[in-house]
Amino acid sequence: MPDAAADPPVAPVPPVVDLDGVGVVRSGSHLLRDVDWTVGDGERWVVLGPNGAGKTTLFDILSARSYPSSGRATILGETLGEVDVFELRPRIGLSSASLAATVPDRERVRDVVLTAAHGVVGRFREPYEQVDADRADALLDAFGVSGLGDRTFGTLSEGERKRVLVARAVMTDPELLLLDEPAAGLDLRGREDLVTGLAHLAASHSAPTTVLVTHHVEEIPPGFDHVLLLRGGEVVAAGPIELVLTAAALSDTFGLPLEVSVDDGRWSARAAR
Ligand SMILES: Nc1ncnc2c1ncn2[C@@H]1O[C@H](COP(=O)(O)OP(=O)(O)OP(=O)(O)O)[C@@H](O)[C@H]1O
Repeated sequence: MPDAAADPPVAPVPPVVDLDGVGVVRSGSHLLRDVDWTVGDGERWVVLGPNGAGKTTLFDILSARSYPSSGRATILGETLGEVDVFELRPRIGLSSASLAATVPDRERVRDVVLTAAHGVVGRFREPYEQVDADRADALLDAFGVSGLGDRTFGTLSEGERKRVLVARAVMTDPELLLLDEPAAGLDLRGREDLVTGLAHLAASHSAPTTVLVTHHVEEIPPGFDHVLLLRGGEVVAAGPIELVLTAAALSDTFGLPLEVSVDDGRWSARAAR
């Protein structure tokens, strides 16, 4: 018999991302076709797929920067096409190559991170609290680029820029964190610093729901718990990483026979012998 004094039942938390039959057509080509996908609150997803699979197209939908041609995309409870995207976007932390291209070369690195608090790129005369500056420095440290805060963005290497942009994406405590190939262009140390930073983030209580796009299973940080495999604009498989990231599914996704292994939360893949 239920305890009358027990807490009332907790309402289910709505999904952070809910795609229902999403298709994207550009110039007559199907970039995405009939994508059904749900990302639950607090989940950390990896999107894996070969060149041209549709990952960037999917990210443009997730970040409310483009609309589906068909189907329904609901992000943080708001359905694209029915919401003012300028109100939705500040709730999403984004790191991508296209964002990197909008940062002025003369911008101070600390300000690249700080300006996320105002949803802008390029510092003008916004007032900032010391606590924000301290958080920006702590995030630069967490992603292995401490000491670069006073440099200008244009003087950084590509790998350093990537890590600064991840720190920026995390700065606002977003409800949804989107990382598009954050380790591309990083050397081995840079990759490992980033993977470690993201693994720590994934392990923290305040970790946002996260979607990370990559070509390489070696870049999956420990603590990422779900994977979506994409090929030719269609979902090959999606679900808990230990069930979905099999040699058969990855081989199917990349179109070659692969062996997959996992050791202490780190994944690797190679051509089957
Ligand atoms: N405007 C467009 N018109 C026609 N085809 C397009 C258009 N934009 C992108 N495409 C094609 O759609 C496919 C998916 O592109 P997308 O950039 O989403 O792939 P991706 O998985 O991010 O690839 P990569 O790993 O190489 O970055 C590619 O074949 C691309 O050439």
